[in-house]
Amino acid sequence: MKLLIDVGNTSLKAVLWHSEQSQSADINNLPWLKITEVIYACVGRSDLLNDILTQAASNSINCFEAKVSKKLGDLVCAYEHVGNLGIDRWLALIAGFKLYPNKAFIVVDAGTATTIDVLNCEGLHLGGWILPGLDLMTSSLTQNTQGVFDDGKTPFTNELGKNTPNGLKNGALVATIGAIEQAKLHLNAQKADQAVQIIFAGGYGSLLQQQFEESIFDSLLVMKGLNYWYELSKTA
Ligand SMILES: Nc1ncnc2c1ncn2[C@@H]1O[C@H](COP(=O)(O)OP(=O)(O)O)[C@@H](O)[C@H]1O
Ligand SMILES: CC(C)(COP(=O)(O)O)[C@@H](O)C(=O)NCCC(=O)O
Ligand SMILES: [K+]
Repeated sequence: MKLLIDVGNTSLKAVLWHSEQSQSADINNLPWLKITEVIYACVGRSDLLNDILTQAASNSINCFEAKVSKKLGDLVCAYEHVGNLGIDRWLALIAGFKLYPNKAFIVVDAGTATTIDVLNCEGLHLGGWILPGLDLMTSSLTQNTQGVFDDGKTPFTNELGKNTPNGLKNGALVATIGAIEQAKLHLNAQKADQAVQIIFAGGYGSLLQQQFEESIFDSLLVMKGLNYWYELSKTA
């Protein structure tokens, strides 16, 4: 089985992958005798990742770090400087392309940051946006103003706010919803008759998914991307 690792700015996620199935991995007790390779993606420095890679090396297990390339199969990256695109964004696009071949879609990965990426039905990444994640949006306001406060219990909803925590939380949510609506315009301009598939991932992906009918949430999207990236890179 493979050990797949996704290191974000908030947390490290790890799963064991075997015969197209994933199983959660206890990073404090990894079954090294059963692991054949480690495939990982990392958007920041991580001591925990370094520790796992050291354990892999002492067990003579090969480790592969996923990287963004200009092309992968029919998928084409929008960035001129491809190394600047977050690898988590590229992996989410790879997974979406495999899940919905020949279909236009938008990927929203809502974690520390919220990233929105647009892919057309030919596999061309049209580009995307980086927004502060929902927690970063609210904390930047509570930390940089006198009067804006959170009460730690107000949920994110799309209602108009009638008190401060409501205004704060809902403002962050609707700003994010508005950005996704803007992304849809970039695909509708290309193909007016086709509904756009939206795929959500990340810690706040499930919450955001509930705001968009017929969209999907896939908690394993980046992991699936890691797996496909590895399969495709081997044959490239
Ligand atoms: N059920 C949840 N599980 C994990 N994170 C959640 C959940 N609900 C909200 N979050 C928020 O999602 C963010 C973490 O998401 P994640 O995708 O793991 O981030 P990253 O990839 O940046 O490490 C944090 O801001 C956390 O507060
Ligand atoms: C935007 C991100 C910080 C998102 O990371 P995350 O929220 O998953 O921790 C990451 O994709 C990144 O570091 N990107 C580099 C800049 C870019 O994609 O253009
Ligand atoms: K993200």
